[in-house]
Amino acid sequence: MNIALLGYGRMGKSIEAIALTRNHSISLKITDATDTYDFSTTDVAIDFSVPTAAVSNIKKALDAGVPVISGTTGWLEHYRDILEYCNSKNGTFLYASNFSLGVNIFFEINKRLSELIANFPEYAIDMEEIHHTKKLDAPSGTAITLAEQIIDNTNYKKWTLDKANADEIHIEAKRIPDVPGTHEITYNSDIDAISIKHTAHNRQGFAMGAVIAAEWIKDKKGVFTMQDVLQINV
Ligand SMILES: NC(=O)c1ccc[n+]([C@@H]2O[C@H](COP(=O)([O-])OP(=O)(O)OC[C@H]3O[C@@H](n4cnc5c(N)ncnc54)[C@H](O)[C@@H]3O)[C@@H](O)[C@H]2O)c1
Ligand SMILES: O=C(O)C1=N[C@H](C(=O)O)CCC1
Repeated sequence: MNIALLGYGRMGKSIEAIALTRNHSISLKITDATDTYDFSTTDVAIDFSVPTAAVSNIKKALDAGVPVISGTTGWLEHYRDILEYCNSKNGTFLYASNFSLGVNIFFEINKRLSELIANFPEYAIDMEEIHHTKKLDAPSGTAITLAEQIIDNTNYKKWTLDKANADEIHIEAKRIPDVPGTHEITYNSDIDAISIKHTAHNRQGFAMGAVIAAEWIKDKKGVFTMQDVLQINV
């Protein structure tokens, strides 16, 4: 499979390394909006760029009839527009805030735990995410997905980075050099606390998940998620 890398930073380079070990080739590397987007030999595009470039990168791949995967975070206010754009082009698109197998299992645990806790309002929920200091967005896309799962299952109405009201989930976003990604959710009552935590040791899980998703999506049409790829359901 020939893969276009839309974004060739930390993640683009990790994806390239894994793709080569799985006998794929890299057809295109884009590092700037002024680069030439020639998709003529590309089977699948993988976008890990910057929040301001993701929408344009995704649309360029869809315009060229190339299935596209995006792991870029911080652009999700345009997610619905992209779904409509993809469908209008009869194209193929998959976004995940986190491609790692471990986090996708963690998402399922979070969903189930928030369903259980929904009946017990004595538990207050808060979250901490830690990432490297080069990260442009806060909170992380993964933290937003986790918060949205909790909001779907409980009386919490929104998440906030600020001091939270009773119906808001506080997300503490910490930036510490070289941390690949840590997420912890705590359900706290006066009597006890339940915490679940995922720690990425490196970027390999994100990169491997993106390559697996690219292999899976190559000949499909429509809009997909990592749940479709991994088929994990608790
Ligand atoms: N979904 C996941 O599993 C996951 C995992 C890790 C990182 N991320 C996200 O992926 C994104 C990239 O992370 P990173 O650590 O590789 O960042 P990075 O800063 O190392 O790399 C970003 C790259 O995008 C390039 N770029 C800038 N403008 C561009 C444009 N117009 N078109 C294409 N590329 C452009 C930059 O040159 C740079 O090479 C971030 O949004 C991050 O949050 C997601
Ligand atoms: O390094 C990053 O940036 C990461 N971004 C994703 C997010 O925002 O959730 C996934 C974890 C690493």
